[in-house]
Amino acid sequence: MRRIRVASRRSQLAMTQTNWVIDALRARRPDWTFEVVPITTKGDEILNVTLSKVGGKGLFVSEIEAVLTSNQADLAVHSLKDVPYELADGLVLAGIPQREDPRDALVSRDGQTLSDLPKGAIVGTSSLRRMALLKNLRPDLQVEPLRGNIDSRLRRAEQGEFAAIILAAAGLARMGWQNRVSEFLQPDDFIPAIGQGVLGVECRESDAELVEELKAWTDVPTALCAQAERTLLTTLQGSCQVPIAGYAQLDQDGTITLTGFVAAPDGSKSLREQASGRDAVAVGKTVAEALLARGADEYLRSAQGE
Ligand SMILES: NCc1[nH]cc(CCC(=O)O)c1CC(=O)O
Repeated sequence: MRRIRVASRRSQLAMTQTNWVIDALRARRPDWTFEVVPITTKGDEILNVTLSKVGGKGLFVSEIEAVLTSNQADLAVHSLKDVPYELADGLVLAGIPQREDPRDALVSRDGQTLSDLPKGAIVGTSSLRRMALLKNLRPDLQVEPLRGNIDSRLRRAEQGEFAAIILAAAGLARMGWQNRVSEFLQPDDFIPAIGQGVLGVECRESDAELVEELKAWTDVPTALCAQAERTLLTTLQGSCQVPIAGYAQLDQDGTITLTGFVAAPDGSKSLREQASGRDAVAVGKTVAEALLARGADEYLRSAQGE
């Protein structure tokens, strides 16, 4: 018998993901009880401000981490793509369940695909990665900033000011809103964010019982792909500030194939590299070093994130 306190942001997606994890853990451990501890983060209060100006994407995560570190909660569920490569001291991402759809999804006003959108159409996104990829595929489109939780982004899309918006398919799938998708963008062209569609369940390293349960629950193929993608991020350093994409897949015989993408902050120039191998960390490093050898470090400076 144990009571697990689960810290969660209050957004609909965060609560849905938290409750999904609780249900999965409860099925494994009927002897445990779970309690959600809702947290209002500064990041949620200032969603309309440019996040990079006040500390970037790590903002939501670091406030939740403080709740774990100070023992006000035992566990937290994050979208892995929002988790910076360095965790707070004493915490671990012990649980990684099976990946949800990693693709980006186009939600367009009139149901068009990306290639059907009229010349000069307005697309809403504040992700530098999505902007850079759009610039590659459809340089004529006009990009306008669009921030906020997925529910508020969808609401703004309905008001008609954008011809289309781009969201992670995973978030829509978890909310049961896939019917809003006009096109699932192919991950070979429109490379997903590092960790997109993956959940990371964090707890204190010292909580051996919980660490062990989360590790046993982890989906090994997902964890390997996440490790390759996050090694790319770590090796590129400081790089949540520029357009970066990374997507790993594991095939039947255990080979991991990782595609990495880095662009200039304005999306005007971009680089793409791919490598395969059986060692997730080695594959991540190989792709990062290939990008750096081609001059990626020139891009790894300016501001903003996913
Ligand atoms: N950047 C915010 C964010 N963080 C995680 C998701 C969706 C779920 C996921 O990728 O796991 C989203 C929304 C989006 O990008 O559309």
